[in-house]
Amino acid sequence: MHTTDHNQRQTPNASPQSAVSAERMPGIRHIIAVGSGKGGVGKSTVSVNLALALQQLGARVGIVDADILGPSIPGMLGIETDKPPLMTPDGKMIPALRHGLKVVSMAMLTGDDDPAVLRGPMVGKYLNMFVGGVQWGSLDYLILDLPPGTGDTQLTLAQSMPLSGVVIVTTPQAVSLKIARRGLRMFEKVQVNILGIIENMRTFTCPHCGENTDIFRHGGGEQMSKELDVPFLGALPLDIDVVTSGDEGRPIVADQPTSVSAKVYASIATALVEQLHEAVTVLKPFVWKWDSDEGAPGWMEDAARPAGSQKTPIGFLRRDPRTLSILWEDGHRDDFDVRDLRLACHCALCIEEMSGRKLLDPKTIRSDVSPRQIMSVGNYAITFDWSDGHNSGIYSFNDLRALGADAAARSVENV
Ligand SMILES: Nc1ncnc2c1ncn2[C@@H]1O[C@H](COP(=O)(O)OP(=O)(O)OP(=O)(O)O)[C@@H](O)[C@H]1O
Repeated sequence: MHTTDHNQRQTPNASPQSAVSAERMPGIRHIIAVGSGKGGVGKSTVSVNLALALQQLGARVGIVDADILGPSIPGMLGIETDKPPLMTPDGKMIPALRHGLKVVSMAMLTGDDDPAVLRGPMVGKYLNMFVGGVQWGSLDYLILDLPPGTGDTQLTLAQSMPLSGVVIVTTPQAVSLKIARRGLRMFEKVQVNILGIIENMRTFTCPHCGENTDIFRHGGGEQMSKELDVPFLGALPLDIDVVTSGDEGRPIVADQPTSVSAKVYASIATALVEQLHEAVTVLKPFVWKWDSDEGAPGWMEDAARPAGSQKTPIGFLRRDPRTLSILWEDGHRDDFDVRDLRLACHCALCIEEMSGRKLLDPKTIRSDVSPRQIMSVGNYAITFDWSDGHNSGIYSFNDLRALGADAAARSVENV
């Protein structure tokens, strides 16, 4: 067995250990993940063709083949993988350029036939490197083609990158829908915006007699989008030309721009662009030193709107040394006393997991306890490094909003 923890080929200087930070990807407007639950439903095909359809709308687009263990994007785009990627003098990987798309894939480091054998945590680290350690330049959209499943890679992404959202690909088959639904819930749990569902391989039209057959049944994706109240982006036909053009490195959107498939991709791309135009503002990842205010995440008052989300923060502010203010997208502001936040820690050391019994004795927490650092956790939480050495609590945005509401209710009761 070989492991690619240390690749035979040249690896970018950017350490795979380093997490993606806002400063390291300043030119990327939207990162969109394309996921599925089940393998083989056409996720990579959709990633490539969606990227091309976005490009045809005038966008600058890149793709990360985040299917680190089974990279297939270079093959679909006709990118040679027998040469190592070029590097910038400061050690960043230069993406391959094909059909106008910038592309990075594990296959460019290991070769197509050289399987990457990586343990879960390493997969996450390589993924971070593929986003943060690449010279992307300015991009409107960076598409991440995820591996199938709802495991480590998906969570790593959700937790370490400011995703604008995820597109879920499914076939109309019951088994694929069931797994896609599970994947979708996982993303919802970690507060990743679900941009919508694409049903792939819906109807096959016989090229000889013109008869339509729903080989994998019909409409399940649309049904699921209604049940879960997420947008339905479109249904792609089961199209033999998708297979041949994909196998030959000429994706259908580039090769047959007037085909039914290409037209559906164009309408999906348009729907996504419109949706992202109005998308909730995503704060960039941050590591914020409390005392010096260095790395403060920002306060985007202009992004507040009455119909905005109650659970999406658009600002964090050190109002004074004892007060952390959070501004929510719906315009509401919560001011938290930092000691109250320390006392509200829900980690296993502070709350007994099974019974919910409080283990933390407030008397043991000094009145001057304060954060040393506050760090973002994906798009769904923050974590604190406290002056008393405690640092294991994760405060989800849901919990923080509820905490603010509780505090407000208590102060009304006390009046
Ligand atoms: N709409 C379609 N019509 C016909 N064939 C399709 C369609 N979409 C994808 N395919 C074919 O299905 C196969 C699997 O597609 P693809 O590799 O994109 O799936 P995937 O979900 O990314 O797979 P994996 O789980 O291995 O990452 C490919 O041969 C591809 O050409």
